[in-house]
Amino acid sequence: MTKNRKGTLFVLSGPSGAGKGTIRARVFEALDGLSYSVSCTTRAPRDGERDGVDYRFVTPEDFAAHIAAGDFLEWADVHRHRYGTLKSDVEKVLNEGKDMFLEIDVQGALQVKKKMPEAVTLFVVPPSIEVLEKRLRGRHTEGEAELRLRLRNAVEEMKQRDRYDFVVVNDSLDEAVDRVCRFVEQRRQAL
Ligand SMILES: Nc1ncnc2c1ncn2[C@@H]1O[C@H](COP(=O)(O)OP(=O)(O)OP(=O)(O)O)[C@@H](O)[C@H]1O
Ligand SMILES: Nc1nc2c(ncn2[C@@H]2O[C@H](COP(=O)(O)O)[C@@H](O)[C@H]2O)c(=O)[nH]1
Repeated sequence: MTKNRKGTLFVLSGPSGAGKGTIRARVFEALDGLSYSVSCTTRAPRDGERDGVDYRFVTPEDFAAHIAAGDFLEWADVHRHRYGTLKSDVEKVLNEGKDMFLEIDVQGALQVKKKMPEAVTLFVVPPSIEVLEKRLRGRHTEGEAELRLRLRNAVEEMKQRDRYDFVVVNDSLDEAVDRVCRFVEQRRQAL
């Protein structure tokens, strides 16, 4: 539905492997009218990932050119790669009165909240670091060194959870999805 007001920006964040992508996909199945911002990244595509759908896969030079041009709403160095959200994508969707989800790391989420205090931030917490490790290993997307780095970073990222508007523990997936859906619906109805 198109509205006269601007859309709401929901920022889903949390450590790698916490379940952001899994929860986001389920929330998009359950709720209507949500758009997703496809980030730019310098990391290589994983098997099955599609350019322009999962990410915009760009060279380090192209990423640097976007930074220089001021194209990013936020960007960060995450686990030795660069990731960023294009300002133009977000502005277009919000100006159409549609609600949008970003799925980004903690540094990026805090940058967005600083620039756009009206953005709604959500933090996905794994039940424990042990469970996070098991899930990351089960995903089979990272080598050992990359996986260790992501787990080390997770410990630091978890310390920022109190800076978010909403925190959800992703133990039972169904329950986590239900809680996020209810929170998003409440925030949409409050406007
Ligand atoms: N509640 C859950 N119970 C069991 N497995 C889960 C649960 N939530 C997610 N997973 C699994 O954990 C793995 C990590 O989830 P996912 O890829 O969604 O994490 P992510 O936070 O998006 O990671 P990244 O930030 O690296 O993109 C996936 O294999 C997913 O299927
Ligand atoms: N600051 C940003 N972080 C982003 C963005 N897009 C994704 N991410 C986060 O990076 C890590 C690693 O992602 P992966 O796909 O390599 O597993 C994860 O936490 C993502 O949420 C972005 O545009 N900006």
